[in-house]
Amino acid sequence: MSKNLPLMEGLPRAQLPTDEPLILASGSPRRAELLKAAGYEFQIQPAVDSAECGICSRETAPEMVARLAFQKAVDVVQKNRRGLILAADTLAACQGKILGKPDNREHAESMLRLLSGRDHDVYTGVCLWSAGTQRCYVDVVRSRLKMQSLSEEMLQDYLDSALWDGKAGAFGYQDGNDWIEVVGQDSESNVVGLPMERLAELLEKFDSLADKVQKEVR
Ligand SMILES: Cc1cn([C@H]2C[C@H](O)[C@@H](COP(=O)(O)OP(=O)(O)OP(=O)(O)O)O2)c(=O)[nH]c1=O
Repeated sequence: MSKNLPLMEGLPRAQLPTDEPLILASGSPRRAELLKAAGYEFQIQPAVDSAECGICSRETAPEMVARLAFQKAVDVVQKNRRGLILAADTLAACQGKILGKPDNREHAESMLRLLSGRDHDVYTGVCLWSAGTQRCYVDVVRSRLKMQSLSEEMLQDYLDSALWDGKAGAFGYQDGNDWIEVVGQDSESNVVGLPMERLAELLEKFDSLADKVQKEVR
């Protein structure tokens, strides 16, 4: 992260529900930084890129992040006999359009032009899966955001910075821009890729929440 924003301070940490090691099934540097800042010990095993695939035009943003988080978890569960697998997927949504990571500068520019001056949502799907017990739970958290109208200069400066690269919606909330803010008490860490408050709740309640998976993945 470019700045040590307050969002990295005071993050909650819960006890793990099993004695399995926590495995972050993500290559996102933001997710690793958030987990580390909260004090979790974990390994990193990103899911293969192909786990993040499949398009269904009727899917809503929350449905899509739930599905993609689940698909990423499946990929990593297959490779581990033991481990509490944590996978996530983050997307932005504005005016009925779902925004993932931009392919290039032009794509980033079109996303930022859509978001400029508009309220929008960021959704993160989280999948927790105990490989040892084959129990799993998927949840989705929404954060509402407001983006100021970007002047042409602000837009080009941000595009020049390349900070949009690899970030859903082509912006990094954590980059310290004053033109974007989270509404009310909505989760900031959720915007950056992992809803730390909800993650702590899910870990605490995992035993009662998680269901035995229908088809075991070994
Ligand atoms: C909206 C927003 C997203 N992001 C990031 C979080 C995620 O890394 C990324 C969304 O892409 P994801 O596909 O959710 O995650 P990823 O490709 O980085 O990693 P993996 O698939 O291995 O789990 O956008 C920010 O860093 N800041 C923001 O403000």
